[in-house]
Amino acid sequence: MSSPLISLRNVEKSYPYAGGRTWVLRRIDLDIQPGEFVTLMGPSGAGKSTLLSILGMLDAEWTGEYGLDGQQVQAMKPKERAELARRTIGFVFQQYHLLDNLTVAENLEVPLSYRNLKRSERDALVGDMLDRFQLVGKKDLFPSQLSGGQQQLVGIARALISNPKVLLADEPTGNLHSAQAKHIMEVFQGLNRDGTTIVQVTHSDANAAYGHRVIQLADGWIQKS
Ligand SMILES: Nc1ncnc2c1ncn2[C@@H]1O[C@H](COP(=O)(O)OP(=O)(O)OP(=O)(O)O)[C@@H](O)[C@H]1O
Repeated sequence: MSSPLISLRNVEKSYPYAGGRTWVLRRIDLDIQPGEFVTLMGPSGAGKSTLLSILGMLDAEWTGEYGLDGQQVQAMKPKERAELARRTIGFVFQQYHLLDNLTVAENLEVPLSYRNLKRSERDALVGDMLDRFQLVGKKDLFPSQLSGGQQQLVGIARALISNPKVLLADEPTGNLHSAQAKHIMEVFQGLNRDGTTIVQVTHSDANAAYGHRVIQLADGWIQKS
């Protein structure tokens, strides 16, 4: 078997509480292989979003070991982590997190601003994404002029424009109708078939069925199956 793309060992997170600590994640060990499509599930407050934020390096306040694409995240400085995240990870949010004052095309360009690309190269990458997600006709509209499903497609296109190895998605269909949700899950399935590793958080059994494996969290612990 190939070496895991993601490898967590004894990852823990806690907050100070009432003179002691309250634990959000306890002794998390998890390996995710390249090409997997993994679903994190569990009751509200179980720690799913926290775990996904740690994987996405949106949260740096934790202990333990996190290997990503052959690098040890806990040993890296903030700037190195940010660079690894930009190269390796795309993040999709439940609330889309698009910039309201930028058009669809401009939103897609945001992750490219960190790279030293020629204008023509940027335009080509944005154009590819608009094509791939059937957003060409919407490219000059602002997020408020799109449906929720279309906004999430822009969110996914933005997450993918830097060609990340891993797509992390936190309740990506949480704000969508079931038909839109099904479309987003079909997009994920296609991306995964084309080689993108996916980790999603969801409460939906229908969404989980698109993945290969479910990890159950409860009170910060991974439940052994
Ligand atoms: N700043 C904080 N201080 C103390 N506790 C916190 C803080 N932020 C989050 N928590 C706690 O961490 C726990 C895990 O939260 P998290 O958002 O990861 O859960 P979740 O499984 O994603 O839940 P949901 O399904 O409701 O989104 C919760 O019990 C929450 O109260």
